[in-house]
Amino acid sequence: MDPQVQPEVYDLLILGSGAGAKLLAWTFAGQGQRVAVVERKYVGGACPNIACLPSKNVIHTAQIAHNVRRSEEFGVSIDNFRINMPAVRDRKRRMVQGLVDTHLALYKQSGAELIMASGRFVGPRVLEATLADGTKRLLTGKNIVIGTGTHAAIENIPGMAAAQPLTHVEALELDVVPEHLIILGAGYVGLEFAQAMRRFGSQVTVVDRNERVIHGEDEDTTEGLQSLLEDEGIKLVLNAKVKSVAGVSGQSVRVTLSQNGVERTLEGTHLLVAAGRVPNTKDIGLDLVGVELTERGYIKVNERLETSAPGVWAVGEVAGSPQFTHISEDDFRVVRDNLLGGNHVTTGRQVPFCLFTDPEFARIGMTEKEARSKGIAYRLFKVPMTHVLRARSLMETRGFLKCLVERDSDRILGFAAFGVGAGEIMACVQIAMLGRMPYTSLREAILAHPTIPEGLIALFSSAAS
Ligand SMILES: Cc1cc2nc3c(=O)[nH]c(=O)nc-3n(C[C@H](O)[C@H](O)[C@H](O)COP(=O)(O)OP(=O)(O)OC[C@H]3O[C@@H](n4cnc5c(N)ncnc54)[C@H](O)[C@@H]3O)c2cc1C
Ligand SMILES: NC(=O)c1ccc[n+]([C@@H]2O[C@H](COP(=O)([O-])OP(=O)(O)OC[C@H]3O[C@@H](n4cnc5c(N)ncnc54)[C@H](O)[C@@H]3O)[C@@H](O)[C@H]2O)c1
Repeated sequence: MDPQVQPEVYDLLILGSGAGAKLLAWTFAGQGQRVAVVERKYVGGACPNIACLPSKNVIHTAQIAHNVRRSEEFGVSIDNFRINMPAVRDRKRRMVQGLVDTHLALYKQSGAELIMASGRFVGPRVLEATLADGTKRLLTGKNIVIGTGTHAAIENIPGMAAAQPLTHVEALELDVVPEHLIILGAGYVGLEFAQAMRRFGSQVTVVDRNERVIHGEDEDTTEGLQSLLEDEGIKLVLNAKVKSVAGVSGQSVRVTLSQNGVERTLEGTHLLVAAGRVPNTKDIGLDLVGVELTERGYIKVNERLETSAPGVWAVGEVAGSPQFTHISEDDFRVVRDNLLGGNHVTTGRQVPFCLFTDPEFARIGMTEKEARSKGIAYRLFKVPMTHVLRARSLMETRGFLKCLVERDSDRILGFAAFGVGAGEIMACVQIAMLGRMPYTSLREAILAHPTIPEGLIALFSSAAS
């Protein structure tokens, strides 16, 4: 660092422009503070560019393809159709561009400065931003927020790096339907892509080291998801340890694994790695700022999202927060309130989520597994989706609704839905939980007929076990 060059001073300096970070920028700049955000590539972070929103765009198109394939079932005759992947990709790109434009307008409107540059700390509280043309700027902030996110983990398996596997970033840019896509990881990314790509016409094989897909969930959920995927012709290779990879993704790949002690080789044309995330904390000079990391390389924060360096905060996935956009957005509220002198903590907050398979799986609060492991006594309400008249009217009756209610009170402990509209119906229960309403108030509510949330009346009128 050249001692002659004085860093430009901001009230708030932010590294990374993800969900929580950009909300902080717009909020404080809107209040007249001098704010800068340093972002190396994606205006608005991962969600609008390479993660949630583009993946849901492509998943929706795949659902249309699925419905076209099922057209006879609806009494609609379509003789021939083909998938035009460049057009699928263009539609997604148009959506992304629209979102980027909205973000740029919000930067302009709020007065926050967006610096498109790669950032790294070069001294205590001093950030060096390297622009695309090589120009460097030194910046400092009275408060600093780090929101650099994560990237896809690519394990050091022999042949893996040489195979140049796709991650979600490249998979969202495909202009061909892979003939046979092998997916490593049966978590959120793996399952959403597996179904979408199958619906575009790929053969799909999903490999996971666990015995079940999204293995943290209750067995009825994982069983339901597994049969959904298998019914659509997706092959699941579970309890598998990948030994080596050969070939190049996009041409041909061979994945050698051992499953239940037996070695086997899968052959495909493309390989997608969806095996978890790695925090973006390497080589950005965090040691120079005094920001400590956890054993897994995430930024160590307290429940106020303060790092070990005074005046330096962290938000989103890099801070080890649950890996969802709405949680990164809640991290914004926590840091905003604390910067304004409050005491807002992350402890005990709700973490709802929705897996965007079709049908969806959504959950808020406790699973049965968790209640049992904590020795919490509960009553279980559970009905198949056939009890939901809206689902009957659509003839989309796969799945179930279930709710855990505290045994000695009417308090809702957790709710899970696997079925059409699962994400929307979960939000209804979540709001009841926020308002500390007993489950009986949902049972007795007048809910419009026939809507998916009306199914809550059927759920809570059923006999609990
Ligand atoms: C395929 C996929 C689908 C998903 N779908 C959903 C979903 O449906 N719903 C949901 O809630 N969540 C979903 N997620 C998770 C969600 O995308 C993330 O939780 C969310 O984007 C996290 O945001 P963040 O604030 O941690 O940072 P990010 O959005 O990751 O932003 C970090 C930013 O920092 C930048 N950056 C990093 N290092 C530097 C540096 N040195 N200099 C400058 N800039 C830097 C990066 O370029 C990036 O733009 C999905 C994730 C994936 C991968
Ligand atoms: N709808 C949503 O909200 C949504 C969608 C996509 C992603 N996300 C978020 O992004 C995060 C990351 O998603 P992800 O799918 O990459 O991770 P994940 O943690 O959900 O799943 C990774 C899976 O890969 C498996 N795996 C890891 N290494 C392996 C190996 N060597 N061999 C075989 N299996 C292996 C793991 O056992 C796990 O099942 C999720 O946890 C989620 O929070 C959310």
